[in-house]
Parts: sequence; C-alpha cells; structure tokens
Amino acid sequence: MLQVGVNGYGTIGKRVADAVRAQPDMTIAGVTKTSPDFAAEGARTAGYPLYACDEESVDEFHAAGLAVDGTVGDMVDASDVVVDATPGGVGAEYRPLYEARDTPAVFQGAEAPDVAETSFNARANFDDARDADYVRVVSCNTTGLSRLLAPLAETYGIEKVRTTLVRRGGDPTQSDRGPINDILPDPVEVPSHHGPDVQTIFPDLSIDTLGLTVPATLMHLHSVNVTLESTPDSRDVCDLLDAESRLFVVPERSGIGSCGQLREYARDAGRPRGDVWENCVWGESITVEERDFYCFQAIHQEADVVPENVDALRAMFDMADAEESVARTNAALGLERDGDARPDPRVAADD
Ligand SMILES: NC(=O)C1=CN([C@@H]2O[C@H](COP(=O)(O)OP(=O)(O)OC[C@H]3O[C@@H](n4cnc5c(N)ncnc54)[C@H](O)[C@@H]3O)[C@@H](O)[C@H]2O)C=CC1
Ligand SMILES: O=C(OP(=O)(O)O)[C@H](O)COP(=O)(O)O
Repeated sequence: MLQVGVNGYGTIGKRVADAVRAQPDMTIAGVTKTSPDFAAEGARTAGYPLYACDEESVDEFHAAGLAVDGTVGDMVDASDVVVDATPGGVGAEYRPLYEARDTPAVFQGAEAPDVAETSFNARANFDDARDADYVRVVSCNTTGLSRLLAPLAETYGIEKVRTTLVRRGGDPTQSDRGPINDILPDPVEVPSHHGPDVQTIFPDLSIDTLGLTVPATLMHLHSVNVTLESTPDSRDVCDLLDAESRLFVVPERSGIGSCGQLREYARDAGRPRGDVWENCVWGESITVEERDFYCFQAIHQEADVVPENVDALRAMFDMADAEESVARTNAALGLERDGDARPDPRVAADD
C-alpha cells in the first residue's frame, strides 16, 4: 500500500484524498490543515490522520477540540509520497522540505512547470512521470485540452489548435471572487497561459488560446477548433472521442444543454460532491469541415484533475502502466460507462 500524504486540504486536496482512499493499492497517511475549520472537522470525520501546517497552529486545533498528529514535517515522514495541493507558489516553497525528507511529491497546475521534473496528463504522457520524484499535474483547463487533443493527434495528426476558454469566475466556495456581473478578457494577453501550458505536455504542438472569465462557478467551457492533418468524417471523430474513458460525449437525447444540467446529472448519478471527472463534449457540436474539427466541451474545474493525481502516483512508483492505471482509477471512482449508466451518444434523440 502506497502511503500518500495530502498537503493542502482544500478544493483539490480533499477530493484527491478521497480518490486515493478509494484505490486498492494506496491509502492516506494524513492530511494537513491551516486551521481547525469545517474542512478539518470533515477530515477527522473521514478518519484521516490530521496534521497542522505549523507549530503555532497546533494549540488552535487543540482549543477547538481537534486532536492533531503533528505538523507537516511529521506527515511527510509518515508518507511515501506527498500530493501538494496548496495554493499556487506555496508548493514550490514546500519542495525543499520534501527533498530534505527524501519524499517525492505531486504538485498542481498553478505551480510553475519547473517545480517538477515533468508536467503530467495520464492520457498524453504517463510514461514521462515513470520513476520521477517530482511531477506536476497540469491545471484543470490544460488537463481538459490534453485529453481531447491526444486522440486527435494520434489518429489524425494536428496542424494547429485554436481554443477560447470561457473560465468560471471562482469555485462555489470562493464568495470573494468575481466578476459579479461582467465578462472579462482574462488574461487580456493573447495567447493566454493555457497554450504554453498545453505545450508542457505536447512540446511540438502549435496552439493559440484566449481566455475569458464569466460570473459562473459551475464549470469552464471551451470552444475548440483543431486543424487536422487529414479529413475524417464527423461521425468517426465522435466514435473516436466516445471510446475515450475520460471523455463523456454528451448525447443529444440526454437533453443536457448546459453546465448546470451536467452537474445535476452527476448528482443524480450519486457522484461524490456531484463531481464530473470527465471532459463533457457535446456530441452535436462535434463537426468536421474539410480539415477543421470543432466542438464545445465543459470542464468541471474541481474534479477533472483528481483521477490524474492518482495516475501520477502510480506512474512515479511504477505501479502500473498507463492503461492499467487509468482502468484501476476509473473503476475505483466509478468513472466507467457501465458503472454510471451514461447514455450512448450515438443514439440520436429521435431513434
Ligand atoms: N480549484 C480549481 O479549480 C483547481 C485548482 N487546481 C490547482 O490546485 C491547487 C490548489 O487549488 P485549490 O484546491 O483550488 O485551492 P484551495 O484554496 O481550495 O486549497 C488550498 C488549501 O491549501 C491550504 N494551505 C494554504 N497555505 C498552506 C500552507 N502553507 N501549508 C499547508 N496548507 C496550506 C489552504 O488552507 C487550503 O485548504 C492550485 O495549484 C490550483 O491551481 C487545479 C485544477 C483546478
Ligand atoms: O487551473 C485553473 O484554471 P486555469 O487553467 O484557467 O489557470 C483552475 O480552474 C484554477 O483557476 P483559478 O486560478 O482561477 O483559481
């Protein structure tokens, strides 16, 4: 059993902890919290060993009636590997502590790529993380683009990618973020940081990205155009994408026309926290004109990187190859076509 510590038990950290615990070959050695808030209580209720982020806050936890097992260093000592899900930049500050304790770590997308030996996406470059000590799982948007581009590149070849990312303003817990009633070019620079980030996974890819931010918390929505090196039929591309376990090609007959309905669909399916781990590609939007592929896809920002963190751990410790790891992760989470009874996208509304 791989012993995994989670440093930073926030939006991503708590989900990664639950996903790790669901796996047959890894378990949670502990999680860290900065304060004894509701999430710390939740970690205790979940049965995770709880660590304070520093000595100063230990008394605060005790005063709140929450026992802690030590501080971050103690958790690292109890772990074979750490998933660092602290806010952007904090992970880089922690790397010397992990190195001093000879403990590998997985970092998240807001860290600079040079925090790790390689950036990671299970579908696109699993083998690059094999036996690496420090790996960075790319951001939610980059993960979403990588999953979509990998099968297109392998099957048809890619000449150029152009994508506009309509970004959610904040996560549901982030009441202090906006905009409240506006639409921002964000970042205003072109290309946005997403294109170069995708190139950490596909170094030779030609990609331009633009970002907008809107007053929503549910999901990101991508408008994608890929100029291919061949001229496939739209139906064949739909089948290709539908065969990917982490792409949900949303069928017309499902009546799902919005991010809100996608989240409701996940809640109805009994997914934890209503999480949508897959990219959601609207089947009707999959269009090929000559060599140009188009689609819309929605990305649940709180969820899509979670299975990727699990796979990164298996790659680093050579516990499985890409196919086996993805299958194991999916099965443990319940991310299988048969498991969640997702409708078949090839069945049209009037069939
Ligand atoms: N929320 C999102 O949409 C996504 C976030 N990510 C990435 O995941 C990382 C974490 O993001 P979130 O989970 O959203 O942030 P968050 O703010 O929800 O969670 C971060 C956690 O780290 C804790 N923390 C802060 N300073 C700490 C310290 N010095 N030591 C230990 N813990 C500390 C915070 O108290 C909080 O619990 C970032 O790199 C982010 O870019 C990646 C994909 C999507
Ligand atoms: O990695 C993310 O988005 P990004 O790919 O647009 O940078 C996550 O949704 C976090 O975004 P945030 O930096 O707006 O919190």
